[in-house]
Amino acid sequence: MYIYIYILFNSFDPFKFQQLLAITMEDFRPSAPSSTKDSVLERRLVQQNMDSGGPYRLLQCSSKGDKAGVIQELEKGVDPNVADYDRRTALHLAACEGWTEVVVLLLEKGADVNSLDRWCRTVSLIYILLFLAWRFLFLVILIDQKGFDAGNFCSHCLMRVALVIMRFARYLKLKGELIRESYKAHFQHYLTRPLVGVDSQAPCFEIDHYEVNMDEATLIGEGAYGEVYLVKWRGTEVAAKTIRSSIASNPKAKNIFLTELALWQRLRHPNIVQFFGVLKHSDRLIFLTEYLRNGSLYDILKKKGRLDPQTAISYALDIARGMNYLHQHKPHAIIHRDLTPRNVLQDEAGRLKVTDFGLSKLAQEKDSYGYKMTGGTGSYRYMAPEVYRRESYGKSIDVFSFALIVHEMFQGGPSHRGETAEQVADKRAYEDLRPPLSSYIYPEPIKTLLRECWHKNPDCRPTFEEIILKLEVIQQRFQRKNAMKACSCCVVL
Ligand SMILES: Nc1ncnc2c1ncn2[C@@H]1O[C@H](COP(=O)(O)OP(=O)(O)OP(=O)(O)O)[C@@H](O)[C@H]1O
Repeated sequence: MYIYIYILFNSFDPFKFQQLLAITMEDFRPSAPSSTKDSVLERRLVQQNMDSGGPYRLLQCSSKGDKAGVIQELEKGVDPNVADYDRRTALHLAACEGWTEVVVLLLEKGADVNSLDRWCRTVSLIYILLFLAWRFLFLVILIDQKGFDAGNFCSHCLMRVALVIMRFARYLKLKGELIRESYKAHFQHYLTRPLVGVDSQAPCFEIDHYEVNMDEATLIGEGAYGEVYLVKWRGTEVAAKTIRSSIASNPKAKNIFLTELALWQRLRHPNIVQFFGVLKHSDRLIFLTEYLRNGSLYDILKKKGRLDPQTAISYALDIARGMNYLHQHKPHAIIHRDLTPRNVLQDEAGRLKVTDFGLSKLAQEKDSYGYKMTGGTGSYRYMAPEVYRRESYGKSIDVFSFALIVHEMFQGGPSHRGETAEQVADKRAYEDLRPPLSSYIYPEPIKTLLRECWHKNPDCRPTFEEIILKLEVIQQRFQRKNAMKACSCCVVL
């Protein structure tokens, strides 16, 4: 029966059916372990960032249905699975626009039907639905088959088959619209919407500009992306971060920025700086976050110098907890990429919070936009060797940066101050240079932890979950030791 229907289907549209079958079967295949998937995706993103010419052209041609252009790009050796910032591959874009010929071409050239975009969706979502509907009709036929004698069976069966074909034909006919309506509704929504304002899941994302009087704003600091001001919003002091016009005036850069902010606003954790919203109808790009009165960890270390071990461990735990939340974010881990003492702020209660994650995506677009990068302003000092070497990387790059921050807290500032940040990053990447660990300053378990965290092999670095457990044990030991010291003082007294 299956073969019979298969032949009928084939006579209807053999190529499409084969593609459908191939795609649906691919989707029912057990998925690869997420870590592998992550690393593949990350590798693609890195590749994409390294070469902004070819891959982008492939994506562009695919979305426009320019088959000749796609062939040209593929012949140049561009990876058919190259993904854009939202992890959409050429296949996603072509399918989304209903360019069947380009879809088929990409599949032939090895495009991965299982690749997930930023919203965790595959190209073939729609095909799965077709497959299920199709399976259901088979079931109807097989059940009916039992209730009929041999004479009736053939005609009844043929009738059912005809029905299936009719429905399938209708599905195929509607395929373009279906993909447009369902896939595009899911995916294109994120691409074409003006990010500020129309996301129903994010009602707080935009804030009316008249709610914040920028003329009365007090300048707090300045970073790579722009100035930071203290302002009042609904009676509360908040930080207003302004984005340089060189970035804000570039629609693509602005879009990347707003996409990152949209992600940030969904995050809630005691060790993550709270995002409030973007100022609507402002001629500049301004967003509001929680105001942290004590400034950055950089400011604290500059003022206080070396921290006592207990404070340093407690701060390290704060950062690790915030980072663990980001790394365990579902459906995709959030990699900070620019974890530095400047991006760790302290509230009035003394708790540290991580900020500005994801904004470093803009930094990776340096060549396309030509504005000043965080790397140039110091984050080379905290850069993992694999990032500096432009290799594929994963979450453990943040663990590397974390180790250097913890090292600074014990030491009171960065090591190798005589050298430029880039020189230090270069030596770390190619000569395995690491900061010195004097036994006078660093307790033994901290030394061990730091060595693990800045290990040259990213796979040997612990996760933040493991780091938290280790730090908690170290913290308890310190607390017990201090309590015993206090007790012996009492006895002496
Ligand atoms: N939410 C905030 N609350 C209080 N102060 C803040 C806040 N955000 C930033 N600041 C202050 O403003 C300064 C500039 O911040 P910004 O994030 O723009 O740049 P940065 O993180 O110092 O550098 P870069 O952007 O190059 O990483 C910070 O060093 C900090 O002192």
